[in-house]
Amino acid sequence: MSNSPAPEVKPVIGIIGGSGLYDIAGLENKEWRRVDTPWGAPSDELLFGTLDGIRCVFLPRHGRGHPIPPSRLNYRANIAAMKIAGVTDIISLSAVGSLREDLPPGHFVIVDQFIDRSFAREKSFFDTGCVAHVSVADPVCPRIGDVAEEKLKELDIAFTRGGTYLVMEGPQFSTRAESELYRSWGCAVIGMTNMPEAKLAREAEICYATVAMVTDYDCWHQDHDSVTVDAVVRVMQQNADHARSLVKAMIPALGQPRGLCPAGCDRALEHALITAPERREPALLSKLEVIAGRVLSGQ
Ligand SMILES: CSC[C@H]1O[C@H](OP(=O)(O)O)[C@H](O)[C@@H]1O
Ligand SMILES: Nc1ncnc2[nH]cnc12
Repeated sequence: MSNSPAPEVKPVIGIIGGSGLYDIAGLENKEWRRVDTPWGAPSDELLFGTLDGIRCVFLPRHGRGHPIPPSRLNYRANIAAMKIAGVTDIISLSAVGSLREDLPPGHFVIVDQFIDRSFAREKSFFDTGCVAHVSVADPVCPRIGDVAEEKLKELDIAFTRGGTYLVMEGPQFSTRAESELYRSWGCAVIGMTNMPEAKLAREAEICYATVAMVTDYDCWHQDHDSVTVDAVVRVMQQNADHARSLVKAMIPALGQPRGLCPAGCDRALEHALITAPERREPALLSKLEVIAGRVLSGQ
């Protein structure tokens, strides 16, 4: 066993804000800056700043003013931009519909699993010329979940730890038959954005966790003839205030210097590359440098 100390990580906290959350509170030295990536432009400029001396980077997932729908988000550019900005830990905030009676509008869920039913999106940084298969058996970082749990308790915000988020393609909401199907699968909440986001964060070796904020009962619910954007946005605005308080509380806890992630999110690529070095495509490798440079160099 080695006696050498664990390498020290000075966390940089990324926050991806979903519907209704286009800024965050309490940041100092704020500056919106454009970050280009080998996969194109992210949804918007990134908001750089500090909170209690901890570096933070915020990205509104759909862009400020919400011009981009779920299927057109450049998920790869969004995660690559976070990686280029030095982000080590992502708090993903999302509006979701509830698939369970005990998760009413206004309730928060610290998601621990996903079922990915999205189909019209680029899902990997890797491609022909450099293939990698990372594990997403446990798709979120429990360390970030622990901090979210602790702070939600302190803030007295109603929440549930654990629950499966069903990712649908959208932009239309579900049919009643789909909603009932997802309930029969045991899913807790439904949304349109967290995949491939979580998969790409794993490929980029960034710790990632989702705090889902219930805005509505999906259409399975007897009191709910149909989901409307108006109703969702109204609750989302109430949720956004809670989300801002939560983020402000989480950053000082998550931002303390630490060792490597005990769950291994930050080493996900270590045994993932399968393409023989002599069959790797130089053009793709140079794009991948920002994501996988840590494991590609030295091979
Ligand atoms: C306005 S409700 C539908 C919209 O909200 C969620 O997005 P996000 O995860 O970015 O908060 C949902 O997935 C849909 O994109
Ligand atoms: N009912 C719902 N279905 C899908 N995405 C949502 N986002 C918020 N509510 C939703």
